[in-house]
Amino acid sequence: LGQTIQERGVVVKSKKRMLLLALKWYECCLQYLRYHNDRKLNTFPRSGGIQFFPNVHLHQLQKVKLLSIVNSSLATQLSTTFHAEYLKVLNKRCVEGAVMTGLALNCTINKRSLFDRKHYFYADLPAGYQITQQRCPVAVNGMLTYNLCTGKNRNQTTLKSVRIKQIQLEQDSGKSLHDDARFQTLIDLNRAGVGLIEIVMEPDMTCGEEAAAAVRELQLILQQLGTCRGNMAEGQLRVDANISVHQPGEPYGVRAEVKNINSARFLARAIDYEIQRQIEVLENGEIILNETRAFDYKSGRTIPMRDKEGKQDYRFMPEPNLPPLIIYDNKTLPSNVNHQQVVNIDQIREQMPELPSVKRTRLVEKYNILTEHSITLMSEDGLMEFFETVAENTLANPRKVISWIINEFLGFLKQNNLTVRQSPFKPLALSELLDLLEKGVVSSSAAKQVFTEMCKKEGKSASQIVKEKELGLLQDQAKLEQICQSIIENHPKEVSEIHKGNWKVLNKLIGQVQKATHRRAAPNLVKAILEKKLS
Ligand SMILES: Nc1ncnc2c1ncn2[C@@H]1O[C@H](COP(=O)(O)OP(=O)(O)OP(=O)(O)O)[C@@H](O)[C@H]1O
Repeated sequence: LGQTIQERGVVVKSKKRMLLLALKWYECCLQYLRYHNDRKLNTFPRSGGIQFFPNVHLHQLQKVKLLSIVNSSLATQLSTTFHAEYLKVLNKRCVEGAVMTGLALNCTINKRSLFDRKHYFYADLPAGYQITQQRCPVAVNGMLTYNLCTGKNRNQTTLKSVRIKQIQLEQDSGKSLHDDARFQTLIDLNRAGVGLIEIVMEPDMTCGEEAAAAVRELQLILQQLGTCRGNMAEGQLRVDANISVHQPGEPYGVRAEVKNINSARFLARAIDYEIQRQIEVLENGEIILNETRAFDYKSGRTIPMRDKEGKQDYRFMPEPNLPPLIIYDNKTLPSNVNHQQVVNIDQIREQMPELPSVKRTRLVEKYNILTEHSITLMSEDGLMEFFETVAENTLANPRKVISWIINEFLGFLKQNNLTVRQSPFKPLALSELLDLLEKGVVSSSAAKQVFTEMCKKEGKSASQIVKEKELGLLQDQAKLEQICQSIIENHPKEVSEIHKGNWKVLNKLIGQVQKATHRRAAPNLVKAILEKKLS
């Protein structure tokens, strides 16, 4: 059986782990046999491209003698681990994480919640069942508020909200890795059995962009709380989107569910595609199936996975190894319990970090910046701290700092595919550069050249670069008079236009002076000299 597991591509880290997995698979097969015995099936099915033990028939599986592959001391170790794995013990950290998430999402925390077993057979679920909270979840009736950027340049923000129906604690399953080239599926069981929080929202959103904005906000909140690292590409945060369409004033239509979307951008695309698809189906006089679909990011389409019409029987039952979960607050905490072993809602509330929305309001008030800029600052890990360090250490106005961060710094990171934390460009270096600009030591275009030089990882300061590359502001009156004079002599057409009263052309001459001085000339001085000479 161990060999079968390896052949099936399960990721195995050690012999002991492999044997443990063998036990899990064995358990899983037995579950399957029990479940399908009455259906008189004698081979394992093919489903969704996954082959469950192809060519292995039931009678062969029943012959597997587990102990023959285990020596006696390993068998003892294994049975201990096996019991630890199978006799579930609730992880206090998971409960604290769920309560903290519930509080951050304005939920009511249920002081008593229950665990259930949900049974289904699938390759990434070795136990054959998942522990979840079907009947009475840990938190209910919350609200997530998020900003939706609208307008042509996405520079207007609208505050929106979506109701949270419930937050439940579950066990994660394994991860299926589909290898299309070899027509096989690999299963990584490393995360199977690990605690997971499922957040169920009410159907309050009307387009892909809203859902993406809500998920981005949720991601920030979870990261801030430390309840999830939130990396969607790595599957740490996954989204199932339920989509339906209906005529105004009519009840909601039949929903299709797009499973396991792993980026906010794909979420928006999947939902908008699905809305369009469902409208077309209905306009053609057909009906929407209650089905599970997958998003194919290459084609930008959703494709059917399986239909949910015949509602699957999950054979829910109360989880026998986990008694009801009792959570306390300061008022209900009995004096005779060990405080280390219980979860206290009030204690968790006190430990909550500043939430993203509070942080944004603080940024807007403290630095007098625009709301949409505060959203940008919070959208990248470490960017807000970067901004605050620059702003606290420069003479430049915070709005100018923001403009440099958005236009220059983020542009540099994007070009080099770097995150804020990986950036070789440190905040104090930008503060120094902005000071030089503020004090009039460099022009704004020269400052951009200095910035480009500083990004080349040479570790040189702004003033060193200004000195070495002679990028300082040219303020020498005599020298500038000379340059302006030669520009006037070389542009007779423009000069005659100005003499006719078209002073707009002056900008062209100013541009020529800047070109001749490699954009170092003090702009006010150049303008004054030219105006004097031409009037
Ligand atoms: N008519 C509808 N149109 C769009 N969304 C809907 C509609 N009805 C329910 N929903 C949404 O569908 C989701 C149902 O999620 P839930 O996990 O409770 O059920 P499920 O998808 O059947 O369960 P699972 O996929 O975990 O087996 C909720 O987010 C709810 O807001």
